[in-house]
Amino acid sequence: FLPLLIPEVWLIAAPELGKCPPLVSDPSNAKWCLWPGEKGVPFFSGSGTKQLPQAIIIGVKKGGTRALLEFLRVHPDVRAVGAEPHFFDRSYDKGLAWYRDLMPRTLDGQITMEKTPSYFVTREAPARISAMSKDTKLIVVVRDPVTRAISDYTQTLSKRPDIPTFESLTFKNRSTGLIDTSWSAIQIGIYAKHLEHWLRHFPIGQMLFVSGERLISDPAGELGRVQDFLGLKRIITDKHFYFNKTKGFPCLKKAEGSSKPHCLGKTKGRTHPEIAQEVVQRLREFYRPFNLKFYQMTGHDFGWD
Ligand SMILES: Nc1ncnc2c1ncn2[C@@H]1O[C@H](COP(=O)(O)OS(=O)(=O)O)[C@@H](OP(=O)(O)O)[C@H]1O
Repeated sequence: FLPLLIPEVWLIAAPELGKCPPLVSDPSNAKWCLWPGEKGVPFFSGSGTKQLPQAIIIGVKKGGTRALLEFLRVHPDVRAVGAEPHFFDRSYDKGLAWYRDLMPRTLDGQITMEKTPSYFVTREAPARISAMSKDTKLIVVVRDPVTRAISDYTQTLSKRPDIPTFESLTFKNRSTGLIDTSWSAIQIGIYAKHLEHWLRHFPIGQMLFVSGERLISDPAGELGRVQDFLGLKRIITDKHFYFNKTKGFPCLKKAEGSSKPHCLGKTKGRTHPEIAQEVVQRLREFYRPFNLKFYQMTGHDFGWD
């Protein structure tokens, strides 16, 4: 008697509230709350099954990975985990069943996604992801490695204000201009080196490189490429974005499952410290050959040089 009664309550409550039936507790599932009377779709919002991701945003740290995931989630055929699972780098021993359980439920035709930017620089990640499925689509948001390094440093500085200056961490020897490539902020930006490891396990056509710069200057354009790559209908267009002058970044007119405008939080789009021009110049010289190699490998000039 009771299981029959509960949907009756929802039948009344859901359209009135204009949101999920109150007994459905998973807010990340909100867009799959289905209203009574809608045809061809199940009523119960917990329907669907958890799938391993078919597409992963694997990097790069500070590239714009959160913006890309938040924008993609607007698509009705994309379901994504909000937090970074860090499965292929930190929690691999927990097993694929544990990983799958983190995923949101999906209906037929929907794509499951996650983002963990550290995968791109994790040596074991390519083999591990390929072992899960060699068909996994991989997305890498790349950004000028010099600004990326400064952004990375800015993040660390915000957590530990007592760290040495950017300049002193950059150089092994300031007078010879020798760069400390063991510093992760520098290391991560040597994209060509990291990519080599991925290409041992995945064909280049299974990877999409998104420009972090264009994701800011033309989010709809980059989202168009991403939707094509994922085999999705181009639903996310320039109509979904507006430029927020206060934030200084594009924001969503309506966030997923909401009718309100949405910008990313305060930790995205931080003000960077001023770095001496000669330090920036030296770093540009350092990255140039790696960037050119990366352009060659991807067939795409990102315009950093
Ligand atoms: N729309 C929008 N709003 C705010 N910020 C945006 C946006 N698009 C890209 N970005 C850039 O994203 C940078 C942070 O990158 P990630 O999200 O990959 O960082 S993280 O690795 O997950 O910490 C972040 O870097 P910083 O500017 O250095 O904070 C932003 O420049």
